[in-house]
Amino acid sequence: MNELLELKGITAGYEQTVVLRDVNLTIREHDFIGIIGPNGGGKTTLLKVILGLLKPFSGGIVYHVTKQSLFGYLPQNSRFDARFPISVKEVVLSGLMSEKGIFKGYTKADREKVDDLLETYGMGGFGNRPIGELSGGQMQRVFLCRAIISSPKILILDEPSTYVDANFENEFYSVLGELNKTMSIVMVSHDLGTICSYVKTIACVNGGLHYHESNLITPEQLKLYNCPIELISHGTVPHRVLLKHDRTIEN
Ligand SMILES: Nc1ncnc2c1ncn2[C@@H]1O[C@H](COP(=O)(O)OP(=O)(O)OP(=O)(O)O)[C@@H](O)[C@H]1O
Repeated sequence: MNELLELKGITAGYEQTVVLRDVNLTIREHDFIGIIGPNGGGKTTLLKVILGLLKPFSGGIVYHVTKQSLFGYLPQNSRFDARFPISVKEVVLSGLMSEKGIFKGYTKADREKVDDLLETYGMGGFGNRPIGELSGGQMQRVFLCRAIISSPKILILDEPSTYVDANFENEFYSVLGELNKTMSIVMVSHDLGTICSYVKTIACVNGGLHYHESNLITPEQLKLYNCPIELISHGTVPHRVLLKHDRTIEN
């Protein structure tokens, strides 16, 4: 598969604190990479480096494709205050902003694309509603529309299980399966059940990064990376999650 970008020997963190050390990762077309690891292990930091929001202390990113429309991003906590005066349609359109710049207007085709996306994701009747009036699950559908409207080559999701409501969960992951036919997906999750069911490969981030070419990862392997897990139950389905534990890097 064609390579889209490569992280090479990345060491990154904040001020004097090293969070990631000597991380290598290649993202290819059609990848679906699950990022797992303990709290504070550096998953979000890794996403920031991939997105170009955090400059590494050392190492570099090699882009094998143009950076235009490279990323769609669904952050962990994208909620709006109910008083925020912006409509659902405007939120989705804003996903085209980096492509167009602030000063170029949106075209009729852009607006039609918004309508199509909202329709596809069950939000057809909500286009003119203020975003703040939606439920958490509805908001996330809208943010997903915003993340994919530019047809990015890589869709990045930070902990979707924290905001996808139960009604939307199965549908959400089948939507991701469909999207994965045309874009690569990088998804952070604490939920190993979700990871093993939907992703193709796994990167365990705990200061360093261990990459697995499959979605099967044994508890023994996780322990080797200092990532202990526990079996918990949400509703009636028991599943494994990562325990809180110390990071492996000493600063
Ligand atoms: N802006 C920041 N300034 C300083 N330190 C930060 C900043 N953001 C994160 N950190 C620290 O960097 C470390 C890694 O944080 P990061 O958010 O990448 O971890 P994570 O694996 O995503 O954690 P979680 O699973 O809890 O979301 C943590 O110790 C955190 O406190």
